[in-house]
Amino acid sequence: EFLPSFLPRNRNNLEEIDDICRNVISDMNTWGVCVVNNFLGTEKGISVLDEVLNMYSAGMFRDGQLVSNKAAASDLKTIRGDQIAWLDGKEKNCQNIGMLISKVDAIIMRANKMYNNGKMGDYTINGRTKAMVACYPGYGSHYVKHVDNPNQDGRCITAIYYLNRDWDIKQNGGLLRIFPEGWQDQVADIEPLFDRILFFWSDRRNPHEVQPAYKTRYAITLWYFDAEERNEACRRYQRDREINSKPGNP
Ligand SMILES: Cc1cc(NC(=O)CCC(=O)O)nc(C)c1Br
Ligand SMILES: [Fe+3]
Repeated sequence: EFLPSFLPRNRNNLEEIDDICRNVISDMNTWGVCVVNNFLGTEKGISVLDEVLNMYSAGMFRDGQLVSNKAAASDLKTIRGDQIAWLDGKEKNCQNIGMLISKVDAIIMRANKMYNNGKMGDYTINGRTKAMVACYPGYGSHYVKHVDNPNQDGRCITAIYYLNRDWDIKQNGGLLRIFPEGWQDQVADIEPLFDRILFFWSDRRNPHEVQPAYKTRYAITLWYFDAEERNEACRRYQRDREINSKPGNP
């Protein structure tokens, strides 16, 4: 069930997947970050963007975290940060988003197999979250510096697919800045360009922030689980629930 329902049939697609896998494996193991451009090709990329735009105009997004706009802190106006929608990609009118998800699954699963007989980094990937479709409304909304998985919740790889056509970083902002551990004071500045996909280790190795965006900014994020870390996180969660539900505990 986890593996994509349809793997690309013809050979050259598989070659393409193998080729992308080699890049992902080497970059992830060298830098902990990997960027692949032209991931789907323009036509398929646009079909995914159209589905996201339709979802947005259908009001399917919920407000994400509240961020205070430092510039406007005087009037304490808190502006919306990202607005998000969770999808498994099998919903109606989402088949192209589903195709994107299947392609990312194929790459991660294949990379998992190709590298070190079934381990990417030190991970055995056996599942993922739903896809989080995020929209930054673009009046200076940003995302504060954070780590996706600071406390071993099981997520090991973050995959972010960007949908923003004709994005001009100088005018539109919205730069993703990663501060990779071990890069000394070097940073990875990633422009949220159309049909670009980004992979990075989800843990403390990659604190990151989204700088204020001044044009609507869309991205689709998937988080992949490491089997062991995820099982342990679920056990810990279950234990905490039991402890907290015992009589005498408020
Ligand atoms: C809801 C949520 C969003 C994000 N998004 C980003 O870090 C932005 C990446 C980008 O759009 O370039 N991260 C976490 C840990 C949570 Br939770
Ligand atoms: Fe994040």
